[in-house]
Amino acid sequence: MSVDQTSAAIADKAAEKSAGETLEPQGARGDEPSAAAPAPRHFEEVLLAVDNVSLGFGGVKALTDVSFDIRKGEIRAIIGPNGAGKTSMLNCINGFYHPTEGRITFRGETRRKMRPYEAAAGGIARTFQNVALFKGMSTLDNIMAGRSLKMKANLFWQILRFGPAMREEVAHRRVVEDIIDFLQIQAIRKTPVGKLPYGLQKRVELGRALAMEPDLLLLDEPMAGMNLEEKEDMSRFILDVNNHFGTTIALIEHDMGVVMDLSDRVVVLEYGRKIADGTPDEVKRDQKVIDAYLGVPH
Ligand SMILES: Nc1ncnc2c1ncn2[C@@H]1O[C@H](COP(=O)(O)OP(=O)(O)OP(=O)(O)O)[C@@H](O)[C@H]1O
Repeated sequence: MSVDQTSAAIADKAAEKSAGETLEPQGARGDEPSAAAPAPRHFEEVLLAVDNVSLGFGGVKALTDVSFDIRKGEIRAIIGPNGAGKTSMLNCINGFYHPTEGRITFRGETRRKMRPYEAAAGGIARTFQNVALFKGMSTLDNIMAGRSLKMKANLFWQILRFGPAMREEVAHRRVVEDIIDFLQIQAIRKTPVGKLPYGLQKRVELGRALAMEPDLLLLDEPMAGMNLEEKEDMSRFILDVNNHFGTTIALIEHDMGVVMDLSDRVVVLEYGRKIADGTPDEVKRDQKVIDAYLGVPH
């Protein structure tokens, strides 16, 4: 089977999960066709290191001895078939789960039991597989909620919306309005997010994560349930966030076209174990990856 055929097989298999829509690689990085794809980018500084991480739930081993790193400035994908342990890995990174064994080091600091709010305060933001927004609140208020960790005025002043809290809120609102402009969602700034189409809800969720001004942005299936146009928009915003803010991004995605097009490096999990790690080109040629997606036992 040729590389193109196997890539197509991988994409087909993965697309079963993502409503049957697969974005073909389109060179989104520079709006160039993939034939003229730009040279791979290289990153040196390790922002986050996962060392020999295992995670068990009773008898189920969600992760076994997984090690990889995420380097400052890159877009890193975590892929694998259903149940491979991708979301568990993201949950370990942002402190939602604590590894049974191994350790995670972020900006040189190793914490065995980091809590999600500590991860958030430390610069790790996250979006979820199923949009997690306040549906009755407007786009503006949802993104503003993402600033709460940055608020310094104490609760007393915040409730009174007076004095330091008032001045602070004005400054935070300016940041939020900039994010709204950046994501081109001015027209829906006052709309309750529950009334928005799914693709726009995902964009608002991205906005809320950006409001935290994260060093590391974790995106759990940012394109899930989107149509082709929405996927193209989201791809562009992910690249823009990475390019303009220099934000390091780790994403889980089932759409292989998107993964191969956006990512600098890809780590592949199967049954909770790492089976490959490299550039998109290296990974899609890896026989273990091809077998995993085709369901070949080994
Ligand atoms: N809270 C939990 N309790 C028990 N088992 C869990 C829990 N979370 C995950 N698992 C199990 O761990 C394994 C890995 O699940 P995980 O959701 O991390 O995989 P995934 O690669 O993200 O899958 P998908 O692509 O379907 O979202 C699965 O066998 C799953 O059933």
